[in-house]
Amino acid sequence: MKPGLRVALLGCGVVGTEVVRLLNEQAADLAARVGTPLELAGIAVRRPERVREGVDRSLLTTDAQALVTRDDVDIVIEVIGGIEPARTLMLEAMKSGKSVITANKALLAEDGATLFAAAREYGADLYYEASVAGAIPLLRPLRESLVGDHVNRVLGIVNGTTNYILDQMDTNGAGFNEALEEAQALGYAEADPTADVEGFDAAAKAAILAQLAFHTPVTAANVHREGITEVSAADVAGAQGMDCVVKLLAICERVPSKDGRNGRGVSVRVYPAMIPRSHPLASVREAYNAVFVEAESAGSLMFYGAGAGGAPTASAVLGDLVAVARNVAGGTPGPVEVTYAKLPVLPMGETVTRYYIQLDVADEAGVLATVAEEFARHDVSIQAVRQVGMGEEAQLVVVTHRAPDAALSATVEGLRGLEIVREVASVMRVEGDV
Ligand SMILES: NC(=O)C1=CN([C@@H]2O[C@H](COP(=O)(O)OP(=O)(O)OC[C@H]3O[C@@H](n4cnc5c(N)ncnc54)[C@H](OP(=O)(O)O)[C@@H]3O)[C@@H](O)[C@H]2O)C=CC1
Ligand SMILES: N[C@@H](CC=O)C(=O)O
Repeated sequence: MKPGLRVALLGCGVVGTEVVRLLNEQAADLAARVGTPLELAGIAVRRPERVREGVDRSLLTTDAQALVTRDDVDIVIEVIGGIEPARTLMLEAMKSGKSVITANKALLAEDGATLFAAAREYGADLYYEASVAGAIPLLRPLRESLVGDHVNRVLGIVNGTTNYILDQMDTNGAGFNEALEEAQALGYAEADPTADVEGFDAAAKAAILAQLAFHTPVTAANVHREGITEVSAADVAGAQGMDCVVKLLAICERVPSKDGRNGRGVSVRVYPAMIPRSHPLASVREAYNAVFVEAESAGSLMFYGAGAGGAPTASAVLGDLVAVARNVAGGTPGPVEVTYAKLPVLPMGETVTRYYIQLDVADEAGVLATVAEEFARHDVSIQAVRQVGMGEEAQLVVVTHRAPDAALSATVEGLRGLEIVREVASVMRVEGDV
């Protein structure tokens, strides 16, 4: 067997601790799979005094900068998270000839271009399977298995924390804050859970998926983002009344045009939406993730599994580690992302969606006609309408056909201005056959 490869670990929290455990427990198997042993050279943390089960304290350091440039380090794993110092450390590592593995979707979605450029310049590997959908092998299939196909759509649940919260609200009637605390205790949430509940984490993952699927540059800033903090118990009950469930969806799609297969551009968005209970994504419970990929020749593919948590994420990190270690041992760096297609990312207003709208209305003759007129004024066609309750309790529930999002949101604004509408009680986008 060849002399071993030395690995520096940046961060030893929820994910990092599990990476250490797997490296120790599976040392013999990993050595056999790579063809050379993998050895931990050092672990950078902020607070070395913290108790970390199964971690050799003598490996801990607070000098991450020195660790990534050490001559005896071959590969760097970054699981600190956030933009800085993670970006500087990864760039330094690649500059000094190390290949890098990261789970950092926030950084990849904000400034992946700088990292990929450095990987190209210094001939380093940059792998990041763990950054999207935890344990689920999703990025490698997109990058390698489907690279000969033409992907038109990627749609799914890519944030475990918000799926856990929405699932608890739907099945147990749990409160938002209570469910979020549970998700945090289970190690699913980001260090700042705002990233989860406001949709930033899912938006970063959507940007990474869109970039790989469509070979076009997409950053987090291009993604239309809505989180779940506004999803109320009434919204969840409204969905239940429609035999639906609310999920935070990430949707990346080519927007068709009459000429050219690439379409007019791409639409990349994250928002809570109602989906019918019969939809396969409706049965994705707790912190699980699931993603559909629709490709021209392959058809529809579904990827499902644990989307968050230390061990599932560490599994994806270790998969990358074996791939990178094989490349390092063999002297051949793997492919670095190329975004040759410069497709525009279209504004949300041009994206075609459907709305569910629940209105508290005056229970009197002519209400339905006035409401319908407002939809017609914006060229939005109604698929179904029904009245729930009577008198003071009267509500109209409207589900639209597909229309540009700008027309749908203008309709909602128009409805808010109608005298016979006491309140627009709930507005949610709809995906699937409702
Ligand atoms: N948790 C999950 O389910 C998943 C997480 N990820 C991603 O993995 C990464 C890590 O997440 P997670 O393990 O949950 O995060 P944690 O907050 O649990 O761990 C972060 C680690 O980084 C260390 N750290 C923070 N700042 C510095 C610094 N300046 N220098 C050195 N070390 C530092 C911390 O040290 P100390 O312990 O001393 O505070 C800690 O060990 C993030 O990018 C996250 O988005 C991806 C998929 C799933
Ligand atoms: N906070 C993230 C962790 C994994 O990416 C999530 O909840 O999905």
